[in-house]
Amino acid sequence: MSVVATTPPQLAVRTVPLRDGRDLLEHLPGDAPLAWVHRGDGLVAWGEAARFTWPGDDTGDGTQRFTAAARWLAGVASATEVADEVDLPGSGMVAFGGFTFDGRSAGSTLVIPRIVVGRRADRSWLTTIGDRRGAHPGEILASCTPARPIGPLTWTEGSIPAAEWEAAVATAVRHIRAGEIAKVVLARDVYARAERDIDVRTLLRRLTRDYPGCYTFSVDGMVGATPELLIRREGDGIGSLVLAGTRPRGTTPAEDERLAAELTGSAKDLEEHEYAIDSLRAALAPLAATVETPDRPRLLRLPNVQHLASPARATLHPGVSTLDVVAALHPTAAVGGTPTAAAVELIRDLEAMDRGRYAGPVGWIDAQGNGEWGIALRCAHIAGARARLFAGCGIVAGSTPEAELAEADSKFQVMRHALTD
Ligand SMILES: C=C(O[C@H]1C=CC=C(C(=O)O)[C@@H]1O)C(=O)O
Repeated sequence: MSVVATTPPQLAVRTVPLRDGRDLLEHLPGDAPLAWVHRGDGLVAWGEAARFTWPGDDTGDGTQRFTAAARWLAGVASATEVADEVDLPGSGMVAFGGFTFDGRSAGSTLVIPRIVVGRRADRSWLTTIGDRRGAHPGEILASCTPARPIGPLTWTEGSIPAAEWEAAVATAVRHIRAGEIAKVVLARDVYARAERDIDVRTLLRRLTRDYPGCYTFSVDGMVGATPELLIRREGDGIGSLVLAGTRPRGTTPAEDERLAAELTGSAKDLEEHEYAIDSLRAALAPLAATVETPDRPRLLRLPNVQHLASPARATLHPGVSTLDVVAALHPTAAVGGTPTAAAVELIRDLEAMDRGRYAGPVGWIDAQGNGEWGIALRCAHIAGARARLFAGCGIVAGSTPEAELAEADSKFQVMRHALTD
């Protein structure tokens, strides 16, 4: 087993302020666009100056892909010349990344793009990343071809037909009631095929329009709008948004209120949420001087679902790297379960599919370690004309297969709508 890139490339990075009020997504060309956008701010990027890929590993504790990526990135950063006139989180050298849910799976990736356009509050910038000798990419911010509609789609069942997935949920509930495990998150997939290559920019536009409060991402084929922030880091401070516990949105205001009251008062959902908070606190304890979480979760309303949500904050001990924190937090109980190792084993047994980068950390990191990493949820893997959509649900003792199947359907809606003209 080897890491694909060994010798760090020698890069030259230049960041300059940009006077440009356009929507970030308008800059993106159609080929392999990279994006992380939240309420109009964020980073969009394209081209590829360097790449790290991880082949998967079934030995060790499952954190090797993060440590290998961190080592590779540090090597690249130390061989890179930077001229940064902006000096904000996300300026200078940045890498976009997506890690697999399971350390055994191949496909964890970091990509250092050629061109990045960033925005934070009212400041925008342009970063170009070239090699030492060569000129910076010439055709910067050239006008792009317009984003194309997706066209007609054919939908097919994924790895697990609905009835089999319900049976897997019932099996998980039996394990939980037998006291073998407290919570496990079970996911399923569905496929869509278009008549020509899917234009990822069209998906990104629809996702940012419909889910402005979520983190819309596109990294090496994984595209989605996740509500769940694993870590936002600036200096030694980190923030996180823990989600677990879900109801659909009502079709009338009265039904919406009833579902919200049911969620905030549900012992089953509060228990599911508590497991996620406990796993975050336990993971951060060795890495942070302080960890603050609220006493009770608040309600987070998204267009398709409502969640129990807890914003958390922590101050890291000196020397703790961002990818160390990502490695420690993943998999949270929102995508794995409690206890973690037993939950991951049960997921391998019951799901009968490779999650790939679904439910894994996705985001960006700069050379100072600032960055934002979400959990790749409400997303699809796009490959040419094919999309593989994912959705999962936290299973606890009080779960029923029909309700969980309906909940998974409401989570699929995000990408179903984004794919539908
Ligand atoms: C696993 C997913 O959602 C997680 C995040 C929030 C709420 C969840 C829940 O209530 O089950 C899930 O744990 C997914 O969207 O695929």
